Amino acid sequence: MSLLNLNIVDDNEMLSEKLGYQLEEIILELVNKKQIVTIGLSGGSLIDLLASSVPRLQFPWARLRFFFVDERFVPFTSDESTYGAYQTKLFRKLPLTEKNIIKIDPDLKSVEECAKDYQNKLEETFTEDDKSFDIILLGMGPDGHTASLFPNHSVLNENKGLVTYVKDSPKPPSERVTLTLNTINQAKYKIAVVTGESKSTIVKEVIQEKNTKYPIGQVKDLIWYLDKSAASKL
Ligand SMILES: O=C(O)[C@H](O)[C@@H](O)[C@H](O)[C@H](O)COP(=O)(O)O
Repeated sequence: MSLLNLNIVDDNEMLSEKLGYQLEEIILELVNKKQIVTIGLSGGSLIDLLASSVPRLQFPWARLRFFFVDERFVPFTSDESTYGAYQTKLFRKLPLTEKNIIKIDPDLKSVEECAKDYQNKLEETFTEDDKSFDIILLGMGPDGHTASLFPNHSVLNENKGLVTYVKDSPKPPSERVTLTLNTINQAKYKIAVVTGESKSTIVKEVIQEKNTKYPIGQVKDLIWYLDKSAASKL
């Protein structure tokens, strides 16, 4: 498999295409070894990038489980819901059923309960001895956050379970569930997709200077997919 840890492409169109092929390659290799392949999704610009290429690809859909690296604790009908955005832009174009998508229950009483329930659902995807996720797709915010792991926030040290929660996110909405840093680090393939000039300084600090003060810098063995602007300071 051709796996480079730094991939720089000209524009979003190219990024979407390359990322799609990379996913196809990883997934096809994984399905030779295991029955179910788990794919963690992040929000932000990644949604449109995946929506432009994934529907054209030949995945063994029934054997895939899509889940959310983090999710905002809001109703699915809200414009803020990451699941809602994936449903509108991507899932409805794919031959998926309910069982292919693992999502939070936004109707639960509190974000704590929601995180617990989500963790139970995720644990059910581990049908074999292997207790790690296969692919985790990450974005990066302009402050270096990834998933809902924010810089200088205690959530970064919450490593007890698969999932934890945030009640005071510096980026609204304030209540979110998120995979823990440990869970992300244990995944087999961690892919960060980052675009735009505004991210270029942190990209340089993390990739070249190995700066770990940003949450994204604490993810090990990242495979980077950058557009030219995000890579402009490398
Ligand atoms: O829940 C959120 O607030 C978003 O999902 C957020 O974490 C996003 O993934 C990053 O900020 C990168 O977003 P962009 O790629 O759109 O910059």
